Amino acid sequence: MVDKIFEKSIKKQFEFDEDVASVFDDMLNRSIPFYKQMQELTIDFALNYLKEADTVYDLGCSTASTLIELGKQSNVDLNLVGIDNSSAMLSRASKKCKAFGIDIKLKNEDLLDTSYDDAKLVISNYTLQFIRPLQREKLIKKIHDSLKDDGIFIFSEKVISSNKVLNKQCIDTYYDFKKKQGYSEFEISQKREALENVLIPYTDDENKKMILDAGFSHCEVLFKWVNFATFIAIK
Ligand SMILES: C[S@@+](CC[C@H](N)C(=O)[O-])C[C@H]1O[C@@H](n2cnc3c(N)ncnc32)[C@H](O)[C@@H]1O
Ligand SMILES: O=C(O)C(=O)C[C@]1(C(=O)O)C=C[C@@H](O)C=C1
Repeated sequence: MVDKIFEKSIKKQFEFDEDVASVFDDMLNRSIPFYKQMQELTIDFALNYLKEADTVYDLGCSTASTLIELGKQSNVDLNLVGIDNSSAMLSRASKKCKAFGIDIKLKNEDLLDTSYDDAKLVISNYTLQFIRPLQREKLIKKIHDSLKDDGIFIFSEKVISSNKVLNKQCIDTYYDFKKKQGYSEFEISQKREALENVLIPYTDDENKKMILDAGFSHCEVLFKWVNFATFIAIK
């Protein structure tokens, strides 16, 4: 279904509710530049590290599209676990897993409360940005501590620049991208307001510092388009 959520006047904060879930795949494809390519890279790099029976967690799995694709492309059997606290997202995820015949354990839990036992790889694309900064640092520490010694964490985030002028140019470029995707100025400004204080982006350096402070030995950017970046961290 086509995302028309912000065509009408909306006063509430952004939520992953039934309305958003019903258009979510279209929303992501039209709101995150190179979303498909970023997902392919996530899977390509994940496959570099995965062996038979490894456990993979996707934190904020939404409709499970990344884990389904990983399951389809893997030559080995994996233990795939998707975690999200939106029932609307998970009910779609469950239907898609059945339709594609991919076995994924879907858990309706808060990322801050759940455990990530036996993790070889953790993925979290465009989700950490929705976790409050203090909780975010704790979550990253938990991910680090749960990963096996040679574990990998791949995550993507909307990012900001610490240079004010460049930051404004990045935001303008992003809004031009959204206009080219068919969103009106009204839809763009309504969504911006709804996301205020809900989506809290860091700079690239802040993301890397958070990762290294949690104990990871290495972190770098795998892919970046203006204000959207994908990182890989090695335990
Ligand atoms: C932008 S979406 C993630 C997109 C998805 N990773 C993908 O690439 O298709 C963020 C997801 O995180 C989930 N989420 C946000 N905060 C959460 C929390 N505290 N616990 C569990 N899930 C959360 C939302 O319900 C939503 O489905
Ligand atoms: O539309 C925006 O402004 C975005 O920031 C895109 C974004 C994201 O980065 O997560 C915001 C909310 C939805 O989850 C989908 C995409």
